[in-house]
Amino acid sequence: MTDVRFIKGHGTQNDFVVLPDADGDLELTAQRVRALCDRGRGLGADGVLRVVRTGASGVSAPDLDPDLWFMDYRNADGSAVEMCGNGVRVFAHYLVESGLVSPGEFAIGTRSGPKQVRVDVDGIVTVDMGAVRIGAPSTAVVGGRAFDGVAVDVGNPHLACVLGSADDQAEPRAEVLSGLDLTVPPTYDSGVFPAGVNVEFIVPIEENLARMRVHERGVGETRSCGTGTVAAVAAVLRSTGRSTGRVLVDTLGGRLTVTIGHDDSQLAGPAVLVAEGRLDALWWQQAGLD
Ligand SMILES: N[C@@H](CCC[C@H](N)C(=O)O)C(=O)O
Repeated sequence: MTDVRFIKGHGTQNDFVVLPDADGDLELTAQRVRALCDRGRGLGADGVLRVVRTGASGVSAPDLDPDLWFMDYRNADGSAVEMCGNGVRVFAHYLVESGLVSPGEFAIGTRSGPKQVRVDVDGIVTVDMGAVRIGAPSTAVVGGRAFDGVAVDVGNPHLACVLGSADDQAEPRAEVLSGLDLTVPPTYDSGVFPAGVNVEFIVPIEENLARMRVHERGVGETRSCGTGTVAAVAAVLRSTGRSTGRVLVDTLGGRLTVTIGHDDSQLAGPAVLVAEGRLDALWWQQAGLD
């Protein structure tokens, strides 16, 4: 019988099941990911973070140092995608907490390349998300209403929609934001985003403070999204003629700090480990059959 250990954690309430699997022995199928993330029949989470050595069998990351810890990230729908900003911060916290890595700065392998992280003693974890690439303008439609946005690549695809500027009093933008029905996926241009997209809606409150909601590809609305926060801040800065700067973002699950430079972007915020345990062997076996 397979003995599967898990840890549950979250970054500003974007929550994850962490599966330690140093040698890549776990058979982590899409069915099992869906079962784990299901809030009724499983543990419940927005995604799964498998902790595996980059050099372990089954990990395909030929450009990365085989000794790095690799974040094998899966969305709740079972899809394996490039990058997760809150996930990598929770992953880093777990590595330090479990003694696999010494506190301080270190690199983590991801499908979007190596990411440099720093774990501070107060539980704040900062990740260098690399360069942010702004793409073409595009539109998201929610409840029949169109929102102008811009494509942003943060290692994974985003459509970031800024709801008005900080001095625009014409419409109560915070109310528009809170009234959005994100139980239904926003409509987007699949020609621009052939692999799907994460869609952010962000309202500048003050020059360096904003409020955001997000609908994640492969998950649905989540209470926070790290890559989405970086993408949305890049869009806010662009909307005011800036390409660099620092903005605090209040997501539904808490506050993140994003600092965008010319060739890098830093995402900082709390990363919390909630519980650990073992999966029931029969449950794991049956989850693979669904
Ligand atoms: N929650 C994540 C993003 C996870 C991946 C995303 N759903 C995608 O499909 O690209 C974050 O914190 O960045």
